[in-house]
Amino acid sequence: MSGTLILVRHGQSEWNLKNLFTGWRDPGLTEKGHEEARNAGRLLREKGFKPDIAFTSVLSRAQVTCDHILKELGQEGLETIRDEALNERDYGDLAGLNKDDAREKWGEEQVHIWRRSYDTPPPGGESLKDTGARVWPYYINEILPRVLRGQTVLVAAHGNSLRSLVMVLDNLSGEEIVKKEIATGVPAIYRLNADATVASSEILKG
Ligand SMILES: O=C(O)[C@@H](CO)OP(=O)(O)O
Repeated sequence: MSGTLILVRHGQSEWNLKNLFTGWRDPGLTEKGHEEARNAGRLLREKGFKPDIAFTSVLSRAQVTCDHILKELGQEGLETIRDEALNERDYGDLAGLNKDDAREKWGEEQVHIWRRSYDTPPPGGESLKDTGARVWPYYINEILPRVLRGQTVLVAAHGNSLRSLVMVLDNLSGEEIVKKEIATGVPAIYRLNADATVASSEILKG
């Protein structure tokens, strides 16, 4: 067995609360979101995790989540790499629109396809497949080598950038990924084998 990958979606954002498509827009966390992020850090601390490095996106909700986690772990100032490759899926023309208004305008089914399908992009935005086409190479080149060297690597990112990663790690089909939801502030722990396959995975709840 090699190292450990810790994946965490940011805590609830202002736009999650307002039910707005967010994508690459940059709202902050709500008070609940800050608390979810701190709680993720506490759960990791209770289980004795001690990351060697952290990765996050260039969006503040993921960065602040990462900061809260590191603070709870007593690891403020840990080397943290921020990269656009880990950003949320670009929601294109939907960004800033209310999700219920979108369902009224385009229908429940169409909006669900845009939000959860593998390869249908929202207008002017990225499909999950497009998102994976930047997340996966970044994972392979920057994150995985560290895990294979035995490090514990924290990744604080977004619902869909993490869905695209988990799709490959969990070997999910294009149909299975439609049902996959990633909760805010809930760490997922992946222990990898030396050949980069998943030895075990667990969700930390509490
Ligand atoms: O708005 C977004 O960017 C994402 C994540 O909050 O929403 P969805 O659940 O539609 O993927």
